[in-house]
Amino acid sequence: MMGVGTYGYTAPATSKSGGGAAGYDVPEGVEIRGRFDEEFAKILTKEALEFVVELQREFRNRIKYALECRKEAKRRYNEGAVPGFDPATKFIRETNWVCAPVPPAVADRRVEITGPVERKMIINALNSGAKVFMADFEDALSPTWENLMRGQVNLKDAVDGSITFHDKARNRVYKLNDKNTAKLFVRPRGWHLPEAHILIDGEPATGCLVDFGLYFFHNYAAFRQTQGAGFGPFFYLPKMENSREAKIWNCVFERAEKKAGIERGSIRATVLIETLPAVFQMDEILHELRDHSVGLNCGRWDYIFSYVKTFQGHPDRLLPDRFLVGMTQNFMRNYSDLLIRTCHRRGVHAMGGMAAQIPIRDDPAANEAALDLVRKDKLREVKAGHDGTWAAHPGLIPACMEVFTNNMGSNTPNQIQSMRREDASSITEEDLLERPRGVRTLEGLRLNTRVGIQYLAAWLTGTGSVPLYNLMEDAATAEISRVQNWQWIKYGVELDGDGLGVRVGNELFGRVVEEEMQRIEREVGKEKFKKGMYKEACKLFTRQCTAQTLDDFLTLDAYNHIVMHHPRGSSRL
Ligand SMILES: CC(=O)SCCNC(=O)CCNC(=O)[C@H](O)C(C)(C)COP(=O)(O)OP(=O)(O)OC[C@H]1O[C@@H](n2cnc3c(N)ncnc32)[C@H](O)[C@@H]1OP(=O)(O)O
Ligand SMILES: O=CC(=O)O
Ligand SMILES: [Mg+2]
Repeated sequence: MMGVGTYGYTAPATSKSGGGAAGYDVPEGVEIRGRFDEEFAKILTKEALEFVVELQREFRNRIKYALECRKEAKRRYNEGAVPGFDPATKFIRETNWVCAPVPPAVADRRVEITGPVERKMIINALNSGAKVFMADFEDALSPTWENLMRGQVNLKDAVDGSITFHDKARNRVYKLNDKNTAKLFVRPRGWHLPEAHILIDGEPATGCLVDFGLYFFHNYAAFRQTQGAGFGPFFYLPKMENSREAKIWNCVFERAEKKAGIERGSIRATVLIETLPAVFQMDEILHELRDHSVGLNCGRWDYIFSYVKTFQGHPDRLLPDRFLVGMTQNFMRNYSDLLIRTCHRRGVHAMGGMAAQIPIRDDPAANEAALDLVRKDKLREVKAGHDGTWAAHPGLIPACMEVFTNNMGSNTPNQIQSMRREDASSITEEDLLERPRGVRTLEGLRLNTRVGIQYLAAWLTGTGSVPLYNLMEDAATAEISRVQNWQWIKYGVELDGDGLGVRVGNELFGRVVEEEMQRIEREVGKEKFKKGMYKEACKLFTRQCTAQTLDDFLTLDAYNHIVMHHPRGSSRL
């Protein structure tokens, strides 16, 4: 196994890459270290790779610089600074300008389903009755070579309409409905994630440029004809911290449009505001992307994660138990209100986020209670002025649709003009940084540990979103568990919410890990426990929770464990 960032590799003279005689036909400077597969080769064509290489060579230095700037901002926050509005860009916030008009194909986005780029789920999602399907290379996907490449194959088949899936066990064939399928948005990985199976000039490619480049190259033409009514393709952009990162995406889009010979402004993207620094940059992000924007989205789970990460050096800003940090906390409500105001002022959608509840099949009362929580969350969103929301599961779509349609009206596709939220213009830096309220408990520490380890065990075996204790868990929610544990251990927090009054330290955490591992083994069964990656997950999770310095991302270290280089022998799996 080779660690990320440890490559000292020189590209071979041969243009075949990927192991064996039947390697991929690659442009100069490229080596594919992922498994060769005939299907993958239809995605990894020389022309498609040339496009990815073009993007990588043109933008790699700017990406490196943007990531350096993140480090510099972290250093300042760790020394006691807090994020705030940038005085240098006041004119962008205070002048009147609007983004390009919303493409008619995506004017109505009242319910969007999300899910990994898995074949059956793509078909189910497109058929689900949702207006949009966000196909995910990010929070919901474990970025193994197989998942990424199959994901690209699946999306290509979905865009050209030929996608089918045969569930042999149930003898059921899945195919797309003839009409009213959801509009496809694709979410590439964040800027920080490398793609270690594709080396360009001896360095791992940037993960999101691979996801974007391959998808765009193969699908832009068909997409614009069948889905976008002349626009598209459409994207969701995750985890940005500053408008300079949005500017890079804008340049990537312009480059892609030029290459494809399509009109500037064809590609459209919704940016997730899911880091704390980004909430102070919403106008600036929209301004950079003003010809390519279709709004912003409240990525609430990563936002909570980012609150802890940003304030890792601030012991006066510790989070209460994870389940107490919801959208009704003041800092979360202010963030969503300001996002709505900002988007509507600039003429684009203000999308809501994901309620974590999913249907509970075997318990009707618990299922109704979960649905009720989802309805309440969606009601809050639509009344605040959001133009649409996310659903994690097809079973939630009718409830979400009903709430949005009843409160927004069926004749209006969105609330961009009708819910201006001028009142939110008075939201201040302090309002956005207000300390979350609530208690901390030993049960909170236990739950974080149990969930974090199980999620990571799934991720290491190729599954990026899982149901745990009747909630959807993905990379963003697992991050909250990890950083909250880290924060509590680092600052020796007193867990007083359950009257126990114990202090969190390495010793207590060690005991909790041991007991929770036993509980996980009881819950999943000895056989699955033995076959799974629970022990490896436990080791990784424990190391990260007890590290002296907080790791930036759970998935960066974990990624080293899913890299599978070919020919074999260089991976831990
Ligand atoms: C913080 C964020 O970034 S949120 C966005 C990222 N996260 C996500 O996208 C999570 C998406 N949701 C999921 O992955 C899944 O719903 C899970 C893992 C939470 C639960 O999945 P499961 O346990 O398989 O659900 P369940 O067994 O109830 O599924 C029933 C059916 O619905 C389908 N289904 C479930 N979720 C989805 C989905 N999001 N999209 C499409 N189909 C879905 C299943 O494939 C299954 O289909 P079938 O009956 O044809 O076999
Ligand atoms: O991506 C969404 C989030 O909540 O995080
Ligand atoms: Mg997220």
